[in-house]
Amino acid sequence: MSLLEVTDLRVSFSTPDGVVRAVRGVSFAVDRGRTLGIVGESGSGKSVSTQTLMGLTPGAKVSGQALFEGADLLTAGERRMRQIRGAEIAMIFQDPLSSLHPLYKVGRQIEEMIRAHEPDTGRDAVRKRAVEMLGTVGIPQPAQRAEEYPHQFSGGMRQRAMIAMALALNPKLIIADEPTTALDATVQAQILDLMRRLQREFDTALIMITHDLGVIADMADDVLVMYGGKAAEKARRRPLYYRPHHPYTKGLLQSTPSAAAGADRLRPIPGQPPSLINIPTGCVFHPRCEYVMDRCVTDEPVLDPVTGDDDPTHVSACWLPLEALGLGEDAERLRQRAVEEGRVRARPAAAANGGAPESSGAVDAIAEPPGPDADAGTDADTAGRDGPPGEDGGGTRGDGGTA
Ligand SMILES: Nc1ncnc2c1ncn2[C@@H]1O[C@H](COP(=O)(O)OP(=O)(O)OP(=O)(O)O)[C@@H](O)[C@H]1O
Repeated sequence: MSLLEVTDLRVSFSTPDGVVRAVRGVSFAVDRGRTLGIVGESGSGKSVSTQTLMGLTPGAKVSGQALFEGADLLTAGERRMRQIRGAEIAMIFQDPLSSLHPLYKVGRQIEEMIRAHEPDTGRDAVRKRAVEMLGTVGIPQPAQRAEEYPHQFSGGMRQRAMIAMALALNPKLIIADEPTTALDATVQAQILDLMRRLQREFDTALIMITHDLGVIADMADDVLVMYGGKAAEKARRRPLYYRPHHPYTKGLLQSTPSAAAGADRLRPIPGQPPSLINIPTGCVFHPRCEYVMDRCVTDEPVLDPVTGDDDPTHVSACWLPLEALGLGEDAERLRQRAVEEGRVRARPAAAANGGAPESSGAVDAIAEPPGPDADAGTDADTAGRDGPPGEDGGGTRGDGGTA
């Protein structure tokens, strides 16, 4: 059993504007010593997924299961969660200033953290460990710097201090939420190096949340691509970067300067992420997808294993042929053929309906606003599937995936 196994996690918030369905049935697992990258644009549900595991989304409606060493985090009491937070699962955030108290010396904050979980450890031993941790994360003259306040640290140093705090209790899992986004490129690379080194040294499992595929290109073992509160694609790192299936993954790669593929011609994904109150029907990505076919507008694809990849974990939620992998010409031909068929086939019915997506480029698709009828009753979670709901490859593709 994996260290953490999350199954069918759903999280929603009631707001004056309606119900925000931030996470809509996401499953993932992390093993000891491994790194899971969770990637997606802003608002795709990455942070809410992990914050919910830590009991940090008060007021949210939550369902699913999140087994950490076999016990469900989602039903654990506040007392147990307090033990888990920091000691067993630690978090590192984008902005260390939101986690470091401005009025306490950095060393003392690490000491407090240790003391809260190990009240029997002596004062001197705790202090020594805090200073050691600052040294381990590359803070020069750690004994001296431990006596300074967070504002006396540079951004990179503060992030190092956060990492020291996260590692102080030798947690089994670290969740790092955009830990390097606020840093300049050189410092970002140093911090990522540090995290990689420490993870190996401490054999910690790591969940790395980022909007930038470049950030996890060198460190993720597995990658979960999220879009609109759901998993679009999951795979080991190499297949995901070199043989992506989902057009959203492909789009992320082509818009990421430092990612492995598509570095020669950067192409941002047109359009905006969807509203999580009025969610588009069918595939949630269809309004922005350059390959949108008629069924994408009505039927929601579930995660299916792709074809012809040696990664058995590689799954994608897209109606394009499951063998259309990667950015090469052959795959592109397969996709184009499927799109041609997928659009042509529906034309007579569409015409009878008073007109439907005749022209089919991404621009047309983007211009189509998610209709209000896309909400609750027709939630893609439940509507129009060929197979049973649930995300892990449970569904069947009615037509062999060529529509
Ligand atoms: N407490 C809340 N109440 C209402 N909506 C919320 C709340 N917290 C998050 N959301 C919404 O849930 C959706 C998912 O947010 P989340 O922070 O998980 O996205 P993300 O992928 O991590 O992006 P970002 O990097 O911008 O944080 C967003 O639409 C966000 O506005």
